[in-house]
Amino acid sequence: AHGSAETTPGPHDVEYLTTISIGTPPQNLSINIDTGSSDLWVFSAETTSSEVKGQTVYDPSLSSTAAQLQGATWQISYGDGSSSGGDVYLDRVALGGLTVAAQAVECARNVSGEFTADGSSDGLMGLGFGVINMVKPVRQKTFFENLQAGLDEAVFTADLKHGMPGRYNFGYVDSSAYTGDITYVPINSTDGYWGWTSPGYAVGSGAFKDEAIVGIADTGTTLLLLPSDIVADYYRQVDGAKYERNQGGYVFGCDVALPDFAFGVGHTAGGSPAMIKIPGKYVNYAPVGGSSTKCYGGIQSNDFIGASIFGDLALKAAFVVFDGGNMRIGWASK
Ligand SMILES: CN(C)c1ccc(C(=O)NN)cc1
Repeated sequence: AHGSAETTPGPHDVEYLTTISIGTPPQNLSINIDTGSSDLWVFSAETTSSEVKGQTVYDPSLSSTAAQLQGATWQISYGDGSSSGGDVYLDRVALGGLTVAAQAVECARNVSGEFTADGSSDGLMGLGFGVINMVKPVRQKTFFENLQAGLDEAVFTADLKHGMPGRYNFGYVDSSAYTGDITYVPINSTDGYWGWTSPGYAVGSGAFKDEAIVGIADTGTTLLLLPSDIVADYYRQVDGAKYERNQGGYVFGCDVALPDFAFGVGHTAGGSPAMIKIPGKYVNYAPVGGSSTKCYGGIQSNDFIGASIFGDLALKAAFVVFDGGNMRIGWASK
């Protein structure tokens, strides 16, 4: 089996939303597919009403195929400090033409303010590894893990785009969606993420710099978070760019010229790595609050999280293969 679903960017490509349907008859929700976590949770009929502002909720009592997972609860918190928690139902979940008959659907009783404020997202679908699923007492499998054995190929691919809809495919690699070759590197899923190491980077037309970047591929993070020395190196090439603590990162004039940023993938024996190039204009993330002339950079420091995060800014410059069968990740230009 294989499937394909369109995914649509929010403002400034802050997140990408994909429609899934849950239950019988189907209830359609718009969810954030997130390779940096492993829980499928949704706003639900049980969510504290003051914490629901515009989201569509899943109501298991209206689904003839829903069954509560007795005694199961969940509580999750994300890198940005947001959180949610609740109880668990098993129900049929369909995405891109594929169906899992008994998917753990984690129904929120509570969500933090960041989720309440995000009116366009009705929940998250984690496509990380089940080892970090937060359901207790028994962890639950992700949608991809439940599908995997039945897929033609044990892969899913992310083809995110700047300011326009892209696609998540399951079970196959669409050879018309990228240019050149896909370069595959091993992943380390010990911490439950799609962890991999880039051999280095280049700023604009500058030389490649050999500096291992240990990170995760995370569709649920908006930006590209890298070691602070690399980030400083990039913004040294941006006129007037500076680190502003009260903005929480590097900012610059919204009309400034921005160099491309390229990161390496793989290491041909002694040869140079394949490069994924992020166009400079993608690095202009958005005007900072209250300004129309000061803009916030899409490349920022990973200082407090220990690993780098190849978020949407990096992913939308590439066609990415999340290969669960061979425990590897593939990157191609497009
Ligand atoms: C508050 N929201 C919408 C979030 C969505 C996703 C994440 C995340 O770290 N995903 N890997 C954090 C927060």
